[in-house]
Amino acid sequence: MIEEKDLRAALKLYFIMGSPNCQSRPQQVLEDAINGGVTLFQFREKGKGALKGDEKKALGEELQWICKNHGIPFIVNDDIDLALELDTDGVHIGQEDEPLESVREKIGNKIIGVSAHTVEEARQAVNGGADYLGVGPIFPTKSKEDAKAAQGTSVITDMRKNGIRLPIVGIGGIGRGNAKSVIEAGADGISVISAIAGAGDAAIAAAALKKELT
Ligand SMILES: Cc1ncc(COP(=O)(O)OP(=O)(O)O)c(N)n1
Ligand SMILES: Cc1nc(C(=O)O)sc1CCOP(=O)(O)O
Ligand SMILES: [Mg+2]
Repeated sequence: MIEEKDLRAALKLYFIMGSPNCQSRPQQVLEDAINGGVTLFQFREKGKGALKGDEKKALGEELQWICKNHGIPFIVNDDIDLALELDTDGVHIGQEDEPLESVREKIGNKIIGVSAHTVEEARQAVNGGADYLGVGPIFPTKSKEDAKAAQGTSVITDMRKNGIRLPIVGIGGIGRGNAKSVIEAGADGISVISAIAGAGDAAIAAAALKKELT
């Protein structure tokens, strides 16, 4: 169980990746990103060339170990069984994934993040007991094959205006130059794949984003 204020702080610079996103060893990319200042990590092993089965589990275990060593919470994307096997800090699910109520029954008081694209989806996630919302895509992204159209930061402003108080992290096309606008719209943090995993040096990229957010 994580306190809401600690979760808001952890969402500040949320790094998401899996092996298909990395140009070098994912373990090294994660170490570097943490050294650069990321505050939360999601293992999202998805897309072309993604590992499956035992290989996916083994990489997840290694990345979880790195997070534990640095005191960074470890979230698994989509795969509730893996989250249970590894006893992770939480999971992230989208509108097309296993329903929130059933995930909550399975994982108890671990963190559950839910993707929300509209005020109505955000309300449903709040009522269903989500711990945070992933809202996007804010800007155009190349990192998710089935991403919806970019919505701009107004989707976050709208949620806040309509009384959504749950922690929110913006996602999609966020990087240097636009990160601050996501926070100014009312998000607690930003989540990124390519701005860190696709950078030549993940530590420098993470540190630059962190600086932009302060
Ligand atoms: C923080 C965060 N927000 C949104 C998503 C997207 O989840 P989803 O819509 O289920 O899509 P996939 O990531 O599963 O392709 C996320 N992963 N993290
Ligand atoms: C995983 C994911 N979910 C999205 C959503 O809109 O729900 S956009 C996205 C990809 C984010 O990658 P990048 O930071 O490289 O744009
Ligand atoms: Mg999903």
